[in-house]
Amino acid sequence: MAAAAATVEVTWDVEYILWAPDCQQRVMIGINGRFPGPNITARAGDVISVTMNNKMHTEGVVIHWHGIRQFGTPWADGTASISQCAVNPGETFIYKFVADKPGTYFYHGHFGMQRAAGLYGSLIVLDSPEQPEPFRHQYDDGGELPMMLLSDWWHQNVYAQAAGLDGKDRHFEWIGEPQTILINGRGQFECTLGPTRKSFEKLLNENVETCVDDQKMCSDQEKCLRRSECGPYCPRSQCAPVVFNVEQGKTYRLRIASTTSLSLLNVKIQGHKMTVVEADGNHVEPFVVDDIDIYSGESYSVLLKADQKPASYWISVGVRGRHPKTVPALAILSYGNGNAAAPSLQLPAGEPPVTPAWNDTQRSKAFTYSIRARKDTNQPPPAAADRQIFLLNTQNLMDGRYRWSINNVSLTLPATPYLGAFHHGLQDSAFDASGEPPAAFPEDYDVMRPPANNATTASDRVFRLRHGAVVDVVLQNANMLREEVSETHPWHLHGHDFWVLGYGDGRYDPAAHAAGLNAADPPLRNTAVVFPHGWTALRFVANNTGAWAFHCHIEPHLHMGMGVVFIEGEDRMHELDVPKDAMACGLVARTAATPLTPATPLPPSPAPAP
Ligand SMILES: O=C1O[C@H]([C@@H](O)CO)C(O)=C1O
Repeated sequence: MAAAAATVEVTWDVEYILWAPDCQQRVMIGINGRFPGPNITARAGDVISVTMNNKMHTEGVVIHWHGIRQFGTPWADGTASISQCAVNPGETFIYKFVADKPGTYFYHGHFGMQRAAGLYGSLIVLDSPEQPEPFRHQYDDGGELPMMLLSDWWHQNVYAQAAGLDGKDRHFEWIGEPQTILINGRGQFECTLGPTRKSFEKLLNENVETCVDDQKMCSDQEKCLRRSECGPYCPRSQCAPVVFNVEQGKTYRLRIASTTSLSLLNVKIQGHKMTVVEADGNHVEPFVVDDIDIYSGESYSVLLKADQKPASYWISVGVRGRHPKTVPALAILSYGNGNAAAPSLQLPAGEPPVTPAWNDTQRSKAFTYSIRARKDTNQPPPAAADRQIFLLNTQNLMDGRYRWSINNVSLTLPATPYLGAFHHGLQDSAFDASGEPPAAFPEDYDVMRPPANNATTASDRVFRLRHGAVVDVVLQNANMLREEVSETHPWHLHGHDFWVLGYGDGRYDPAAHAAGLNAADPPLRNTAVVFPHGWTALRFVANNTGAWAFHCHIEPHLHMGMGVVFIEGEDRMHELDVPKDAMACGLVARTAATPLTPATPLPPSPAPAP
């Protein structure tokens, strides 16, 4: 019998906190006094209601529920200037939405660079009788390990980072590589490897009882401070290594998600293989790997069989895709001796496994290309698209500032959120509605060379999609300003999953590549990577009325304009029940506005697709 949907209700205070995620104390954005924010667990179909109090004194805030599609509640997507107004200091906003699909998700700030300041946490949606997960019988009862949420951390605060990125000419400062990779918000800055192996062991054993479970925080901060070794401040509970406890012979489900600002990561568990079964809340045809690549914005579930001899094993999380200057993060997989009853945890024997070379792009491609929709639950895409949009990704200069551009247009966001503008019929004055951004780039653009014309423009124009339209997007990567460099970019779409129809090297050529795209079993995802100097082809159905961001999930790149906005079903916007609080800024606040009645009727919608 179907279980009745429940409401998962929480109240959060978002505030500045002093925290030592890698044993060095800094200011972060925390929730209810801690970092990372509290885990949310709901069942598919449940309503999640988060009462968010902005207790920060000097900045607004919004929270995005990454991977939740927000059908009917686009105002709860948590994107400042797109789906809502930033919530002012001292104010409260209630996010209320349906956990629409089982899977592995997370939440994070989506205003300025607040994600990089630590505003994130995990969101797990369990399966339900209506939406069962086909791989559920493949792991043991009680075999859900705590989720592994990966992130990266800089000692420079985000305000300095943002100011550096915005700097003109010589004042531009790139954020550089992170100081520490964090696992569930914990890392050990320069404290983990080689001669400091001892300090890792110490951190592990002195904290294992109070701090292994990330729900239980060490309350004895003073004690921690006195015993500091790794830096000026060392509340050890906050940077204790993470331990995953298993029992020999059992099979587990490990959820892994990445909310990094920048880093592309690889997870490898000493002596164990993993079977990939879920990606971004969608079923994947199971495949076995020694290690797993994960880009910012992505999530996976893997099955892990504890089939080795009882001992401790290293988990390494290393940087891929960019020349690493950050030591790999380490955690421990422990067979039964990591519980409170055991006196201490042994460090695993031998050295941590080495993750694949950062520049072995062929290996990354092989991993990504092998992800296919699960055969027995596959929902293939509609056969043809109504619209094609080509998005060329380039690094440019604009008035002496570094920017990222899409078809030579760098995204800037308006003061009035797009959703509010359309809901109230103010779109013609709230942003540049005189046209759409370009949907293609010149025939002769050479993606292997730095841009011939590196001057770009900024714009807040949007793509306006008819409700139900089938949309193809080809992400085209290109060379950066520097010769012979092109970086990997993970693109995330709000409000949807898309089918990943294919990838390729060089420039996408419809005549040569369209026929070879995968229409049979492309994976559904909400984030897809575009490899250096390559392309990625996606398809989605614009069946979700709202205003949706589509952007590079690398935080500084979005800050530098690397994204576009899709407006869907503008003729239906007036039907939405948008809370007043969501739009109390910009033109909506200043105009005695009435909800939109469609001025120019749009053509009828085609039959809905999945
Ligand atoms: O946007 C970026 O800027 C730097 C570099 O190109 C300029 O320092 C980098 O690696 C980026 O991804």
